[in-house]
Amino acid sequence: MDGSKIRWGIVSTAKIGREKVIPGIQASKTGVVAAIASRNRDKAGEIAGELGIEKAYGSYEELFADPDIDAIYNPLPNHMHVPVTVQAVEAGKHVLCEKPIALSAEDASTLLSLPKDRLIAEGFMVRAHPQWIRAREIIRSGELGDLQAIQGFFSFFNDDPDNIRNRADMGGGALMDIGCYTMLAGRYFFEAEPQRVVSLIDRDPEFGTDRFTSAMMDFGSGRQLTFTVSTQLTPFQRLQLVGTKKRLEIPIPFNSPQGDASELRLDDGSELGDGSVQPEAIAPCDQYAELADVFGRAIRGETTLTYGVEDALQNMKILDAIFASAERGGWVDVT
Ligand SMILES: NC(=O)C1=CN([C@@H]2O[C@H](COP(=O)(O)OP(=O)(O)OC[C@H]3O[C@@H](n4cnc5c(N)ncnc54)[C@H](OP(=O)(O)O)[C@@H]3O)[C@@H](O)[C@H]2O)C=CC1
Ligand SMILES: O=C1OC[C@@H](O)[C@H](O)[C@H]1O
Repeated sequence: MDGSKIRWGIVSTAKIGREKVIPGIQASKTGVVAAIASRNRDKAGEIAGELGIEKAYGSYEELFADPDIDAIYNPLPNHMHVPVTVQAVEAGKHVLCEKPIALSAEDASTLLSLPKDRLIAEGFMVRAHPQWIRAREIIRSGELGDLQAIQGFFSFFNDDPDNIRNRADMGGGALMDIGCYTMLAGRYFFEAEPQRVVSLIDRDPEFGTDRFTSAMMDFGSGRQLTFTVSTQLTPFQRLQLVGTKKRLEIPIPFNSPQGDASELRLDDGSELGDGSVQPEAIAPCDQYAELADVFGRAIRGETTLTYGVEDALQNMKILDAIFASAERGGWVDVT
């Protein structure tokens, strides 16, 4: 593809699309939102009007049949990620699919057999955020010494039985919804793969979904990641990256407010509390626009996509192992 703008089609009127990703693509350098589809034509038309989108379709299939669309953004409930991504790719589109890309590694492996000339990526916007990129640069510089420990926390309170996060049949639950981010932090910042995991899960008795999940992940060479995620605790998120010399904290690691500045906190621990923390400002940015550009540039052939289907499959293998550990008890190898 030449350097012209990627024409995006949005599958559904999902909240994340309406509130974050569509504005992000519209603010990107490489893309425009050309169409939106919903199961309900009126709803598609209404959102298209509100967000200044040219075309509105009353079914996802009509969107996939539009020859003017280059790329699809898929923010459907988790159980629909793989089947609808397959449909879109078979119609000749590139697909940016929301996280987690599938319900399991087996589900995700279906994507391996699709034509390779269409790009597929999992929508982990955090890896496109300059705060994650800068944090990894600091780790690589050796300033933390040897990075040995990562601690992640991500929680919010949502007990709405109709919300997709509380629907076991749709792939809901804390691990799938937000544990995927805390797990990903280990792969990204250690730049290594976990060898084995152990976990503890508390399920909501009514929904059947995991509402409170903690895990420990062994990244080898003495490197450990521990995390806790919950859909039924006070909203909080934090990442601690602790080395032999310094600690790096990312105060809002996952939902850094769109368009705002962010901050990294470096601490040599010489004073307890926050006395020796040195803040580093990260310029205002929109992580959704950044991700749209990462994907857009790869579609245009200007860069190679770093995180594609193989990467997404590995994420699902790790989530599978975390679920398996809670069920069986004890360590489970990531294979
Ligand atoms: N990257 C990020 O920052 C975030 C990512 N996400 C991810 O995005 C995805 C969507 O989340 P969210 O925006 O909260 O979802 P919503 O519940 O708001 O939207 C899901 C949409 O899917 C469509 N849909 C199709 N079939 C069904 C069905 N059977 N039941 C319900 N909806 C259906 C509906 O659109 P229509 O009726 O128009 O067809 C609906 O609006 C999830 O995978 C989630 O993990 C969510 C929040 C943040
Ligand atoms: O991806 C996400 O990021 C923000 C969370 O609040 C949300 O539940 C999740 O889907």
